Formats: sequence, structure tokens, C-alpha cells
Amino acid sequence: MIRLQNVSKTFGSGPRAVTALKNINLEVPRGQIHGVIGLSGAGKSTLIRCVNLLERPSTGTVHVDGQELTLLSGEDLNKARHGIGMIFQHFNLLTSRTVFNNVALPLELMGVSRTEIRERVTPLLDLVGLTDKARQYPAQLSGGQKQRVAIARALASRPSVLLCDEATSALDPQTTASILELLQDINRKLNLTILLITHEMEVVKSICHRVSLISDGELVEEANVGDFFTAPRTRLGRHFLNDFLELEPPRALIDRLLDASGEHTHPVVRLGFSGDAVATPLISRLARECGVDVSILQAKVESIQERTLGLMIAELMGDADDTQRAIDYLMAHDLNVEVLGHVQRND
Ligand SMILES: Nc1ncnc2c1ncn2[C@@H]1O[C@H](COP(=O)(O)OP(=O)(O)OP(=O)(O)O)[C@@H](O)[C@H]1O
Repeated sequence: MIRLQNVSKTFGSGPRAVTALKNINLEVPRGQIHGVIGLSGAGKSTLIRCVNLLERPSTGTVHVDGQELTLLSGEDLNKARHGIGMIFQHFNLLTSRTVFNNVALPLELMGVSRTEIRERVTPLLDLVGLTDKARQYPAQLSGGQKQRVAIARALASRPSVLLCDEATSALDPQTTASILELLQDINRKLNLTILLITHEMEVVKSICHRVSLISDGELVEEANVGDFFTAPRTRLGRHFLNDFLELEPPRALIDRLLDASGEHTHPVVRLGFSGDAVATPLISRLARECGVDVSILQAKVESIQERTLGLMIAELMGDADDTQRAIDYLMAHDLNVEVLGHVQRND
């Protein structure tokens, strides 16, 4: 449905050139919600704007719905864009138009008749829950309501793809949740393919099926959301996850952590477990089978898209052979084990 192949984008030229995207390959099948998450300046906006050619890639190809957009220009490109809706962080509504007329605007530009416009806009306002606001102006609406208008407007041309550029970043958590619910609802009802960019893990967790991580213009990791939240493969992925879960070792412990193990140290580990491992009493088995005591420093259980995810920071207390055996034992039971460092034993 959306396919980016070897897409790069460089702004400017010469010594001042900025390469915002480097060799991006991304495929989003029909009906999927795909999130791209990254830090500020990583290239998220440039990436999403390359999909509808608001930014033309410097190299590479973009296909949407089987059509190679990078071959098109002028009227053909405009027509192809009718199949791609877009919403923005700051809604981009026309303040001098009513809610109804904002939603009608793309249809007016397409030359759709007044009667047909009415037939198409009315159910869209119903879909986004704004039937009673049709005659109001944007200034009379809350942020969440404005984004609902923008969603209805984006859907007016009956697109098969919706691009969301930080669509909830200007909204409070409760309004964010209701907009995400609406996006999920239209994804299901209309089988709409959604590509969204965000810096918020909550957005990815709530509605995405798959996620890509962008760093310095490159896609560095891609995974199903359940897998990403259970075991991110990159350091940046772990950074996002730990930030989201607020699962960092206590400050006092960080100050005591040594990089290397010594004769009188204990490993401190971060454990991530999901699926069957959540229900298995692994910690008590460690004591019995490996002769290691476990001091739990922090623990959390999260539910992510019908999967349960457990996270724990723990000190494994025992001699070097036993603690290594314990780590091997945990890994053999499909836990994600990260050794954060080592602390001097007090015994
Ligand atoms: N029109 C432009 N001209 C020159 N450089 C640009 C332009 N647009 C983006 N850039 C640069 O490209 C890089 C990626 O920017 P981009 O806006 O895509 O990142 P982002 O991940 O969306 O960041 P943010 O979350 O802060 O919006 C940055 O270094 C930015 O300065």
C-alpha cells in the first residue's frame, strides 16, 4: 500500500547541505497502522512528507496504492494525492470557514457538486462526532474538536491512506486518547492504512500494529509493537521504552554501578518478560535451581495490545558461577536480559 524504496532527502547543497533521510526502506500493507518514532530532528516530518511528495525525495521511489508517485507531477500528482489524506499537529483549519465548509473544501477544489458535497460531508461529521458543530467556526472549538474536523476533511476525498504528522502532540492526554480511539475506529471501519509519526510511545502503544524507529535520518529498527515493547533491539529503542515505563535503576544504585564484574561483585540486570514467562515463577526457581538470591529493585507489569509485559530491575546475589548460570537460565526461558552493571557485594 505504501512503499518507500531507498529514499534519501538532502536539503540544500555544498557544505551547508543537510541529509535528513538516508536510504529509507519502508512498507506498510493495506489496513495497517504503522508508527515511526524518533527524537526531535531525526527526520520524522521529512519522512512523512515524502510519502505524498510534499517533499520530493532526492533519490529513491515512493509507491502508494500501486502507483509510483515519484514519476508523477502536476495534475497527475494532484489526482494521486486525493488518495492520501493528511492531518497535522496544529490542525491547519481555515478560521474563516465553518466546520462544514472546512470539511467541504477539498471537495470544492475537486469540483464536486454542492449536492454531493452535502451527501459526503454530513456522514463524515457524524463519523467524527461533530454533527452539532457543523455551523461553528474553528475558534469556537477545543483542540480535540479541531483535530476531528481535520480528520473529517482528510477523509473527504475518500483516501486509502491517512498520514498523521504528530497529530496528538498539541493535545492533553485525555483528548489524545479520544483522537487515537477515533483513528483506530476509522482504520477498522474504512480499512484505512495509517502512517503516523510521533515522539510519544503512548501513541505507538495505543494504536500501532508495527513501529519503526528513526535516528539521524535512518530507520534503525522495525518490529511488531508487542515485540518492540517487550524486547527492543537497539539502544535507542531501549531508551524510548525505559523512558516510557520510567524503569531506571534508583539513582543511588546507578552511582554504585561498575562496568566490569570483579571478584566481589553482583550483576544488576533488567529483565523483560512476556507471554508464558509472565506466569512462570522464575524468580523463586532461580533461588532453588541456581542457588542465587534475587533482590528486586523495581518491577512493573504493563498490558500492551493484549500481551502482558513484565519488567524488573534486580540484583542477582550469589557467586560468579551461580549468577552467570542464573542469567543463562533466564535467557533460556525467553526473558530479555540486559546486564546494567555490577555492584560491590556487601557480604
Ligand atoms: N526545509 C528544510 N531545509 C533545510 N533543512 C531541513 C528542512 N526541513 C528539515 N530540515 C532538517 O532535516 C532534519 C530532519 O528534520 P525533520 O523536521 O524531518 O525532523 P523531525 O524528526 O520531524 O523533528 P521534530 O520532531 O523536531 O519536528 C533536521 O536537521 C532539520 O533541520
